[in-house]
Amino acid sequence: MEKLISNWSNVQSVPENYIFPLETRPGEDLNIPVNNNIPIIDLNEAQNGDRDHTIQQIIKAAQEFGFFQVLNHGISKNEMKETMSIFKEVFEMRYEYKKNLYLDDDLKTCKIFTSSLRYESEKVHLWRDSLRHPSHPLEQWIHLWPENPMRYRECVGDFSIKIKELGSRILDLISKGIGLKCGYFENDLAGSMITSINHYPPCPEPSLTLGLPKHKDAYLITILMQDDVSGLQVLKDGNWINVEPLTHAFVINIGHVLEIISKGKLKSAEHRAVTNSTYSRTSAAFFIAPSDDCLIEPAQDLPDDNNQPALRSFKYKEFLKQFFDTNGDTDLLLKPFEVPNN
Ligand SMILES: O=C(O)CCC(=O)C(=O)O
Ligand SMILES: [Fe+2]
Repeated sequence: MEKLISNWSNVQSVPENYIFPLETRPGEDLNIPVNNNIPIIDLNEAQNGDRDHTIQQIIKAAQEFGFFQVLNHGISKNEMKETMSIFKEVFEMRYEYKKNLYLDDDLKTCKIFTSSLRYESEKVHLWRDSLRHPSHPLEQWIHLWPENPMRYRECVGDFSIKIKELGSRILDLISKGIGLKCGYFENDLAGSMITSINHYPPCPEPSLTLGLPKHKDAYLITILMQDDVSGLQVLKDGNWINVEPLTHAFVINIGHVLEIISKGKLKSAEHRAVTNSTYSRTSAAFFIAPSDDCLIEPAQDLPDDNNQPALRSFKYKEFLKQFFDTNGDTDLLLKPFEVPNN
């Protein structure tokens, strides 16, 4: 419990084991110009206007950035505000409430932890605390969620249903856009959702450490709700660009599994979270993912791309294990699934 950064008081400097090597730390240049911001897409148009135009915008954004923000997505400002405030409360809770969720047990499906799930073996710790739990199918998991804050289950439960629906709508637009049949991502392929709430307390030396290091998400798509503090950065053509918080928007990004299924047509971009010395920041990531036993393969209906390795089909849980074993290393990750070309 004392490892949770949100429990520390009066932190004057970053401890040695939180300092990233020079080549991966953010450095002094934290305020990157935002003139190359990620696309913002109005989903109202898909509902009431030109659906094909929205599809084109999404595919272009997913190819160029791997990231976009959506507005008019059907989830109200109030619901977003209330859910975000409950997420923030989790990390402000009294010791005895947090303690129930803090267990040194990898198998616990709902847990508060600090840094990554590999705290003991990681070289450098991350400046973040996290609460993580599955959230779809809801009835399978909700009884394991936190009982405090009091409204957590009710509010986050309702919100999760809406987020999952939004995810299905976006996946539908994507499947149409890349030439897959309608409903391609229904059922097992989008059979689970993990909620991961990140809390980054103020950091006395933000240039030395990271909330989350450079990574791709190991899922289909991520729907991310940010508070009003910036910190998310996306790697684009070798430069980090800020994803500025936009009121009432969700950030959507393409996960590694969707990159594989789309035969590289859609790009899963690397991203990271930086910290700052003034404000704490909270973000909630909803990862839409296949069920554990679901078979993943590059979509047979799509034309081959010669720059992509040919892959055999594999179970999603094999992919996840490989993802964690290789630390998401892009070069090593797909090796066991490659089909030798002869
Ligand atoms: O905090 C953020 O904005 C990024 C979160 C993220 O990338 C993740 O949880 O995978
Ligand atoms: Fe991520």
